[in-house]
Amino acid sequence: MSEEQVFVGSIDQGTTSSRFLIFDKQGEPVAIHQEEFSQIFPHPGWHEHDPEEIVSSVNTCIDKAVEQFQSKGHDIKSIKAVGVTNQRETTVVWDRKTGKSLYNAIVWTDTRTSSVVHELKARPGSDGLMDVCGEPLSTYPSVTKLLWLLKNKPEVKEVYDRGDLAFGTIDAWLIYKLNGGAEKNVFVSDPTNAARTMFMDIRSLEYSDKMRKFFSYEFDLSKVHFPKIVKSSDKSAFGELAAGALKGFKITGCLGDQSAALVGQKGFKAGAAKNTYGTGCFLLYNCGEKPVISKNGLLSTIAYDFGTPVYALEGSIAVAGSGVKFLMQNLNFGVKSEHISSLAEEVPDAGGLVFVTAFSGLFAPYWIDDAQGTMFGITQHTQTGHIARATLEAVCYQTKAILDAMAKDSSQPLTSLRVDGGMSNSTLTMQTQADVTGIPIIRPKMRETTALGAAIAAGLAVGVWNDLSELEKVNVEGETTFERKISEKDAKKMFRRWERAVEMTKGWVVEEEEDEKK
Ligand SMILES: Nc1ncnc2c1ncn2[C@@H]1O[C@H](COP(=O)(O)OP(=O)(O)O)[C@@H](O)[C@H]1O
Ligand SMILES: O=P(O)(O)OC[C@H](O)CO
Repeated sequence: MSEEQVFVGSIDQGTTSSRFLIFDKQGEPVAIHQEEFSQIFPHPGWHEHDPEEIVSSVNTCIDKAVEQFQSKGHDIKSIKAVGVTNQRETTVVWDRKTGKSLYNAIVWTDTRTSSVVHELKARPGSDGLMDVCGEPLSTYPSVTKLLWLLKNKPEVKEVYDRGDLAFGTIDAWLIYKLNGGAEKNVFVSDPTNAARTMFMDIRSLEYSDKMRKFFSYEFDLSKVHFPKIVKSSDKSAFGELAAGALKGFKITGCLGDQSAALVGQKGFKAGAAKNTYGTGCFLLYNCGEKPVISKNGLLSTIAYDFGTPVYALEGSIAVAGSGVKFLMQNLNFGVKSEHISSLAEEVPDAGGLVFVTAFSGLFAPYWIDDAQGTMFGITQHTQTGHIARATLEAVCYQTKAILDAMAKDSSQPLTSLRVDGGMSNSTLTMQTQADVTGIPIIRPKMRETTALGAAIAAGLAVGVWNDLSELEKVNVEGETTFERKISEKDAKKMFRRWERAVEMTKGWVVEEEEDEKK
């Protein structure tokens, strides 16, 4: 008799869209539905999402994908579990009495808190934070977003005053709402997400008193309710879906999206790495069971916790696909992402143009929060193709800078890099990545690796796979490898030009602010 076919569902809540996928045991998606949702940019540097719209987009994805699944003749009873993966750092606050959000979610890319960051950096003790939580102080983690909400939104302050303020990243918010909200009050987060708030001690995987105290200079943060930190794969901690086509189905896995992609690429051995080109771009390097605190501008984070925590070094780039979207939506360069890649292919190179896409300052390994997007080398020769090409190249140069930093921190240069995410569809970008770094770039055929990672976390909890060794045959077919096609000398020249441009972006925002004071 043939083995019963089993499936795992996966919610992938990204920065620009939500998806629900249903995977078979070999890691093949058999049903998928994706919904884009509103990107709200109320002021320069501000970026928000409507938390209720995020939840409804996820619910629609689940219902539509299940419809597809059933129309292919499958029975929903063969879905054994559901996993969740999500954009990290994006911050939601809600009233735990009503279960209603109190303000839009402040997205990870948002830079409204840059002045708070400057103040915090000047406070005694700020230099010891990274050793506890693994991250440098910047606008990127959730903490300053929470402080901003408490200070600037009276409706948030009022709920805080009465002791009912709940704070969470998107995983915590989604799981809470999918479980039915205030009534069930399933309020949890996993270490890969909690690590991104700056409140978690990356060694104990618990909230750190030292961190909470440091940030409690104006508001007593012990009065705010934080989600309980639980393992990334767990049979009961994440509750179950309260409504919709999968009502009563258990959520048994949860991973921040970049950790999920590492799991989906099966980066389980120390030394394995992946780079995900989505809205931003994030390189994670598995460092094994001990954290490595970077001395070269990288983050120390949690790769996954399936019983024993595994750590990663991370290089975070704020702008990747969002640069492509910027060209389409703000500059009318095309209506589809692939048009940008085709436009870039019309020219043989960027024609001397360098675009430092510092829309959120520059993240790893530079951490320049007073930079803004800047183009260098514009001449009468510059065409739209050059701008498109320079936009794609920017993420490749930043990846090269991250790889250099990683080699210093781990004293082991990477010999190849696995890639995924929407922008990895651009063959030109992947070839440029190989050209700039000089290492083979390996792109799998099935690139929904983030969603697959969450499915793996969920499936491991309920015995769809019993251990990591059973995943060997999952998603192995049809890889493409990109090798360097230009000379090392040319690659070095291109990268030096980029580094010169980065140097020149420093201080732009501060100079503007000082100018206003005059
Ligand atoms: N062929 C392509 N060339 C360049 N960029 C692309 C291509 N296809 C998708 N993208 C970009 O990838 C991003 C979406 O990737 P995705 O992994 O879905 O991101 P997220 O999870 O952050 O929402 C978008 O910004 C889109 O513009
Ligand atoms: O939406 P992505 O895929 O760019 O990922 C967002 C990250 O989790 C932010 O840290």
